[in-house]
Amino acid sequence: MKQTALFEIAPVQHGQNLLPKDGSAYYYPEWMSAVDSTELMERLEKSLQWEADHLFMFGKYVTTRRKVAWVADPSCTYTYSGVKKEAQPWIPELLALKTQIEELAQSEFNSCLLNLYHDGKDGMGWHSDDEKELDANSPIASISLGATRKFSLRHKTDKTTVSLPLENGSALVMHSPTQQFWQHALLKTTTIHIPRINLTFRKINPHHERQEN
Ligand SMILES: O=C(O)CCC(=O)C(=O)O
Ligand SMILES: [Fe+2]
Repeated sequence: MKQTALFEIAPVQHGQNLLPKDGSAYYYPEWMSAVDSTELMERLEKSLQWEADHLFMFGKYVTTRRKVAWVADPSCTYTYSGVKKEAQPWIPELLALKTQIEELAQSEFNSCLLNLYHDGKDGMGWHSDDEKELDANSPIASISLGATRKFSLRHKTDKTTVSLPLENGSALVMHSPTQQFWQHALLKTTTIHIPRINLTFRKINPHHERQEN
């Protein structure tokens, strides 16, 4: 482990593309060591402010059991399912991770959305990460900590579905134009009783003019 690095990252990155067409998603199991993943998860749970997400669904606001934290450069604003999010400042652990995931994804990020799933009863329905504030050419890099959960990608038109378990310490990099053609979901399950934190590093266009309606 380099002295400057907070977390030990696997030196050789053997990514495997999961998608047959219209984008690419590379999975890197054991991207972080299990010890580092566990320690990072504990630190993130303690250091960040977690709140319920409020989604606008079927004409009304729904409060999620899943908790979210959004961390970003001060120039970023982000609207997620119709709700404007206030960013928290970067903490050293996340900045260190950002540098490392930027190297893996070969791209720069200015924000990170974190989701805390308490157990299998928390999940995330089908969606694409295609909010208008996001740079559509930028990859989205996802890191998973804690419980292994099933993640699925489904093609928007022919409904081809690819599923895989996202393991503790793994990274998944979805490259453009994946969000345009595929949706993804973290389906609920009754068999998992331990928590998971997922981090998605994203690039927001800082000077995006939001259209109010
Ligand atoms: O928890 C996951 O693996 C997926 C999270 C996700 O899709 C999102 O934050 O947009
Ligand atoms: Fe997503």
